[in-house]
Amino acid sequence: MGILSVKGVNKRFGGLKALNDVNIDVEAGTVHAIIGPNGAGKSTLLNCFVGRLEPDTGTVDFDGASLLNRQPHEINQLGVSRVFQTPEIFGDLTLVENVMIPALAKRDGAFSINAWSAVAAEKDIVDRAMAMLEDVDLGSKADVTANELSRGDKRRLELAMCLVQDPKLLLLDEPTAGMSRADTNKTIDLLKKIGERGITKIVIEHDMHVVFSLASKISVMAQGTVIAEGKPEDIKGDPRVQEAYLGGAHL
Ligand SMILES: Nc1ncnc2c1ncn2[C@@H]1O[C@H](COP(=O)(O)OP(=O)(O)OP(=O)(O)O)[C@@H](O)[C@H]1O
Repeated sequence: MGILSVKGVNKRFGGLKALNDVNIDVEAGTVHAIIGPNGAGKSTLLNCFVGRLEPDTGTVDFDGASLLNRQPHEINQLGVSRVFQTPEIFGDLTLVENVMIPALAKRDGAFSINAWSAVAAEKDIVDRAMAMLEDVDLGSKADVTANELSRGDKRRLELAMCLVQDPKLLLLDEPTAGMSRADTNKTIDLLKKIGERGITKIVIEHDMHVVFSLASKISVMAQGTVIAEGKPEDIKGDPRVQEAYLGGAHL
């Protein structure tokens, strides 16, 4: 069994079956991509991993613990971090302050903004935040406010905010959406680099260049269910995938 095991997950929205008996096993230390056409259920599934949605039936187990019926911050404390499609950063704060917040939240369980002045002087947290910014190539901008960053840099900042929590599982929801090709390639290199730390990653992505550059296993979803699963080379040639995913176009 993998580090993340999804079994028999169903989720309805009124009359719509958004997830229909989804089963996925994610091996520890791998990059597992979930792909599929718009409306396939990918984001709904991811939301079931982070406490934003509860499946109607089924189980989601991570590293020996169920992720169901838990608050998002509890799931975060279990070692699951998520990078959103739209970066959730604090625009008026500097980059180093942005990265300190999740570091403190992880350490203290919660973070009170009133405590900011007291903790701002905590050297170990500042050092850790700086090291993470260096890792994502933003070290030189540590004192810039986050609002001033380009879209690609904002996403890298959010990645640093996840990495500082030392996650065991990183969920990446379209990590390169809206990026230029150059920024996309930079992000691929960065994700490969952090892969060397053994963090398990689940990537939802429409850009096949990103998927095939990073993933060791791919689950293909369509209409709420997994229609194919395998190594990138197997998925590439699978006619069911080509039909469902791109209406017959070649991957
Ligand atoms: N909160 C909701 N209420 C009602 N319907 C929803 C809700 N969230 C998602 N859906 C529907 O569930 C289905 C699956 O949506 P979901 O966003 O999970 O697909 P997706 O594969 O992530 O698509 P995309 O690639 O466009 O992000 C869609 O038909 C969507 O309209």
